[in-house]
Amino acid sequence: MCLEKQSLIIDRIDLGAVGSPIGRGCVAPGVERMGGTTVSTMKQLDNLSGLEEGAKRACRSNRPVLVSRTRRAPNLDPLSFFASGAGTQGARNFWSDPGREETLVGLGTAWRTESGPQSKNRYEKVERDWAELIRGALREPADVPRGAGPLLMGGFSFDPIGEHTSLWEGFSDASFILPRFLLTAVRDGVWLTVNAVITPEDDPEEMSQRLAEEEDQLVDAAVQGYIPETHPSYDAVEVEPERWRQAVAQAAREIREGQLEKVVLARELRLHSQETIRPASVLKRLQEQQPHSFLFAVERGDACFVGASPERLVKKEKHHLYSTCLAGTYPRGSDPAADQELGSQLLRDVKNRQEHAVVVNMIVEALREGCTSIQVPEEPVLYKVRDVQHLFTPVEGTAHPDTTLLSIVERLHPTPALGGYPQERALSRIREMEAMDRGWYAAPLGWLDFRGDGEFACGIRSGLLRNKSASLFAGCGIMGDSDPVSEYEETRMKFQPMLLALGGKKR
Ligand SMILES: C=C(O[C@H]1C=CC=C(C(=O)O)[C@@H]1O)C(=O)O
Ligand SMILES: [Mg+2]
Repeated sequence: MCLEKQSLIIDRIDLGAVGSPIGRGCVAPGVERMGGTTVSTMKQLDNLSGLEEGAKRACRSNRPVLVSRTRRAPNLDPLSFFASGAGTQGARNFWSDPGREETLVGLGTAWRTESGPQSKNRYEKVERDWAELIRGALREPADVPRGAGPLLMGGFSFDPIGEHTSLWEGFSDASFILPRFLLTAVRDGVWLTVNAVITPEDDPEEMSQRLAEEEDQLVDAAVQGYIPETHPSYDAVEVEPERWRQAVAQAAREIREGQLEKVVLARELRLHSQETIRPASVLKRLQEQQPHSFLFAVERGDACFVGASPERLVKKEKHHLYSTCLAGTYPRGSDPAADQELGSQLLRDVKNRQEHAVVVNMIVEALREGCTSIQVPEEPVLYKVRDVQHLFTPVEGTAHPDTTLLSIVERLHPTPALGGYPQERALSRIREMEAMDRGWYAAPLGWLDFRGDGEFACGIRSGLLRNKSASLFAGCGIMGDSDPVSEYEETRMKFQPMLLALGGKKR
């Protein structure tokens, strides 16, 4: 037993802990000791020495230690890398922002944190678990671009209180993965991060060999650049469209009576295909067809939640916060003149302006609490995506030093663009009136890094793929003067991005 072990055991007894800390990875007596254990930057350049150092630290502290190493990987294309991970036990994550400034692809699981239904403190739990793992982590090099290095990818369900059905099996109310392999494509180039969490029981040599083999396989497959191209044909079923229109009429009545100001009602379209639907093939089409949207895929087991959302919830970069108010929708025109005319009508449309204003007021209020200053333009502008145009107001703020990204996500979610206003009243009406389980639809999903920076989008224009089935979701903001037929038409337009990306024909 090494000396380090003995002193640790005494600490553990003092703390009242139980269990044996001895494992295969523990260093023998006399092996070099690191003075303090707070060194956060690794000097060693190769995987093995990092893991060995991690194993020593794990033994000394008797807790898991994260070892993370990032290097350039110039030949790798994000989508091919995603496709190459099809066999990584259902744990792929894809993220790209509309400017394509940061594209992140996570494959496999080095570590994860989850929380179950009814969890009131799910944001705090993720942050606490992550802070605990990051404390004492070994990272190399010290300085990596934004979006590289150790970070979590995942998200939250829309409503931990609402009914949970088997449709969303595998997607808990908070689910974040520290990817085993993370590809980061930024302006500055492409980077590959390898993450491992080593415990006192692990053998660093064995682990290093396993990681190297897995990496070789993924990189070889990605370099071949194969992305599955599928063109399934689908049977499509709209889930209770008439009931949905009636719910819209009822909600509008309640709003006119003053019971609430706004509620977002969504509906589901179920597709069944004869072929397995491949997430990589859907993402490829979204990438081609939706250049102005966030692209995301969150795979959990045999299901994958995929979409092209135009709506940022919040981005944090050091102390800068960026959020967007996106609500109010019109179709695109068939030629530039018609498109411009529709855009000016949208900017003047009273119902849509009010629908938008409710969102701006709430987001500004929510950000104010965590910020020292806020900037918000007086008037919305248009945000055009392939199938629709929206009213758009960007909001920026300077965060208080103690404002964390997930505390802002918690304050904002759900904004009145996804839930309604007042928030609690709208949520309880959604639970009662919608004939579906929203799962992760319209919920925050994104990434959070070791510095506390990251970005979250709202999971709209999206669908849940599982083998040969897909459930697509679309909703719209109901106001007192909402017309059920026009709102229904609006949801039809909002299904378009996913329908097109699925690339199928209706049978
Ligand atoms: C809830 C959705 O869209 C929201 C975002 C932009 C515009 C919206 C609207 O005009 O109703 C919705 O609030 C959806 O696409 O499922
Ligand atoms: Mg609308």
